[in-house]
Amino acid sequence: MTATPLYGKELAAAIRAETAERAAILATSGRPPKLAVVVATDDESSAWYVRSIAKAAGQTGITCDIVDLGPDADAEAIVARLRGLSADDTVHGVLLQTPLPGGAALQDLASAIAFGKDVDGANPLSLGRLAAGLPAHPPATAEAVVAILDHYGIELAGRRVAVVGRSTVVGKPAAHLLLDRNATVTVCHSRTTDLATVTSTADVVVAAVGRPGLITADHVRPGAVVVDVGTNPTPDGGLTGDADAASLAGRAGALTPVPGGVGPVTTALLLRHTVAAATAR
Ligand SMILES: Nc1nc(=O)c2c([nH]1)NC[C@@H]1CN(c3ccc(C(=O)N[C@@H](CCC(=O)O)C(=O)O)cc3)C=[N+]21
Repeated sequence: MTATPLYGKELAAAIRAETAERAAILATSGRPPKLAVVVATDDESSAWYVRSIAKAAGQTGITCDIVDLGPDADAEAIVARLRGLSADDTVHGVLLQTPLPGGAALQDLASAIAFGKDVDGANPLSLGRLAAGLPAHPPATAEAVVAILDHYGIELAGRRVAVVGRSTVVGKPAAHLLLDRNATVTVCHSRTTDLATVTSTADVVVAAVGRPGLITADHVRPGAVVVDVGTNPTPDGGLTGDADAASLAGRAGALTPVPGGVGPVTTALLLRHTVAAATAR
């Protein structure tokens, strides 16, 4: 078996094109959409995302303000800035990049992002509403997992999905979105005993841990679909996923590549959320 690559570029381009049309309409009516990205880290993975957002925003007619507070910013300063952006009428979306300084968790600070501007679903209110089946912006990365599976016509209802990773930005919200699609969802994490036994029962494995090459042929049943959410920087300045693509090639049925898989879709969905937030205002 040769795993089919599930590319995200085509889907991302379609989302950006639709988003650009809506952004142009907003701009004509004097409300050009604006996204503020708050950065308080020198993490390479975050830098990839910020570059990706800035580039895609430029292609889509969305203004993107990068608010870099530096890796030594304290929690009070970050919260104050989030409140300021939440109160700024010219800003429609606010994203706080992880990781955060001093080991702060995203959910500790993200309550300071106004719910209506929470385009990456970081405010605990957004995650709670998502879990309760109420309208909220899901984290773009979690939504991208489902969007890329839909794009390739991969059925979710009634199928077994193993989500590896339980972060607030990806694992938990992805589990809720997959449940909403009637998948049978198992969430695995660092304390899961015998990970491979659990993931081998799944039709779809979502890898969202942040450990390069963690998921190998030993972790999946023949023909399984692997969605690789990992964005791990490599020493040569590139990006690699949580899946061992070479190992999986002869066993998985399909695999999202890194780069070129979930990443571009994530960025496009974040911009779609920003335009939706600007429209709703
Ligand atoms: N609050 C928060 N939410 C996040 O979603 C979040 C975060 N913090 N911190 C950092 C990580 C990292 N991350 C990436 C998303 C897309 C690409 C991406 O678009 N990658 C392209 C490569 C870059 C390009 O080609 O332009 C690709 O995979 O093809 C990379 C990294 C989101 N993260």
